[in-house]
Amino acid sequence: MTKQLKISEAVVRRLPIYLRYLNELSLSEVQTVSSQDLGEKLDLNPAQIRKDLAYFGDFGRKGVGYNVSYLIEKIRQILKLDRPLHVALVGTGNLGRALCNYNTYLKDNMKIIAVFDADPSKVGLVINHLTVQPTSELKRTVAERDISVGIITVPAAEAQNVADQFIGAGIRGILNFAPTVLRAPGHVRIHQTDFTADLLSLAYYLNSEDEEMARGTDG
Ligand SMILES: NC(=O)c1ccc[n+]([C@@H]2O[C@H](COP(=O)([O-])OP(=O)(O)OC[C@H]3O[C@@H](n4cnc5c(N)ncnc54)[C@H](O)[C@@H]3O)[C@@H](O)[C@H]2O)c1
Repeated sequence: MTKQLKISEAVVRRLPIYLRYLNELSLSEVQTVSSQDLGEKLDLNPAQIRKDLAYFGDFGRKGVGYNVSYLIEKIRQILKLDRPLHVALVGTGNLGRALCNYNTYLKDNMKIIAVFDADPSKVGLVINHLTVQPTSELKRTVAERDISVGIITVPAAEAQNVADQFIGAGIRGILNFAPTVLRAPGHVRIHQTDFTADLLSLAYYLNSEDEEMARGTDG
């Protein structure tokens, strides 16, 4: 029986970063990689990487490094990517269309497989092989196609309404792009991605650096 470990959120966020680079290595037929190489490429501390990976078992061999394909398989298991993860998206405006077009780059077992919009003029349009469905079909499609994750790309004022429809349909994870805080029952995990908030906090750091530079030249 495999042990179910509680993994910290910080580690869960780093594992996909390791995985993306390991997949690149695998495509270039690189067979082993050291924590040092991983650290340099990903700008992370090699000791941190060893600690993250050792947490799940003894993957690496001293002096040899990690076997790339074995590590990919392990991380995919840990992230539960070894089983299909079907995703639905609601809101096929500018952002929703861009995400659908990015779908081609996602792994086969983790793809947007259904898209919805409330605007009748968008229903029936095809975006990167996905036909836009009316939201009235959301509940049935989620059940029929075993969809477990929902992406929200509608205006903020409509986001809770869409989240409620997803939750009512049995979705367990939501990735929300609308700039609003969503309410959901405890069994539904919500991840918020906030482009403007990230930009604003970046601006703060730029300004702090400018001020430090100014102080440096003053003093
Ligand atoms: N997080 C980010 O990085 C980021 C970046 C840009 C935009 N956004 C946000 O993403 C959202 C979408 O932005 P956009 O520029 O694509 O908007 P948009 O107006 O181009 O598209 C919104 C789409 O949602 C549909 N829609 C509206 N209400 C709906 C409902 N109740 N059910 C189903 N579909 C509905 C509309 O018909 C439209 O197709 C906005 O909330 C915006 O603020 C987030």
